[in-house]
Amino acid sequence: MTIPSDRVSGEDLEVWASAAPDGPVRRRGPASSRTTPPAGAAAPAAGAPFPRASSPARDDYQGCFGCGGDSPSGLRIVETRVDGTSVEAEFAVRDVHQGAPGLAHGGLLATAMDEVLGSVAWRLGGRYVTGRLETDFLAPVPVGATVRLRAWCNGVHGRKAYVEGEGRIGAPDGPVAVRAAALFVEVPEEHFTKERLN
Ligand SMILES: CCCCC/C=C\C/C=C\C/C=C\C/C=C\CCCC(=O)SCCNC(=O)CCNC(=O)[C@H](O)C(C)(C)COP(=O)(O)OP(=O)(O)OC[C@H]1O[C@@H](n2cnc3c(N)ncnc32)[C@H](O)[C@@H]1OP(=O)(O)O
Repeated sequence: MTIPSDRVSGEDLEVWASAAPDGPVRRRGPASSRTTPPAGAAAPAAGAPFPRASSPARDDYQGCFGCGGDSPSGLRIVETRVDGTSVEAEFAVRDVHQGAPGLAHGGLLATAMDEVLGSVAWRLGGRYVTGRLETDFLAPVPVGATVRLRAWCNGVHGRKAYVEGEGRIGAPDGPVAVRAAALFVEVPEEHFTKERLN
């Protein structure tokens, strides 16, 4: 899996050692060291199941903009495969997700990546929130397209989980439209209640 060479010129290009199933990923972007596991981070065991396969708290909750069914304009992301170390999911880009005419808004694509990367973090067993999300937009995504998402964990260090993923247009081997890396931080249960206004 590589980005075509005409898209990766420049000094900001980095070659990331990655746990991506296809091997190292080339990507560009600032501050990527903040979403790269440090030396000493625990790598997920290859083939070992996620500590948290699922949970009633998540399955019963439909309010999430990314995956819930309650939001009329939500992305309604559906997970299609969880193999123990990675999550695959998909959603259809609808009119309400437009930015430029006929094309998906980039912020919604970033939201989709936050969702599928967040699902990997959730499955690690703790309560994680996104601390940092880096996104590369590589190709426009037309309204009507299905975006095939995939995410995996590169390592865990203390409260911090390093998760990466990509979104492809149309098919699991379709063109890569978006790529993301994130730092998730484990938080106590009170995180989700103490700042609520109602
Ligand atoms: C996730 C939802 C769970 C809900 C449960 C219910 C049902 C389940 C449902 C769904 C679950 C499934 C799927 C998930 C779906 C969607 C996922 C969406 C996820 C989100 O969309 S979630 C919302 C956006 N998210 C926030 O709303 C976070 C706001 N934020 C904070 O709440 C704090 O900011 C926090 C907690 C991040 C840290 O605060 P803190 O005080 O606890 O800890 P501290 O600052 O010490 O950071 C500790 C170590 O992380 C490093 N660190 C922190 N931030 C960094 C950054 N940006 N860059 C580089 N390093 C960073 C520090 O440098 C330090 O590193 P070190 O330990 O090495 O010093």
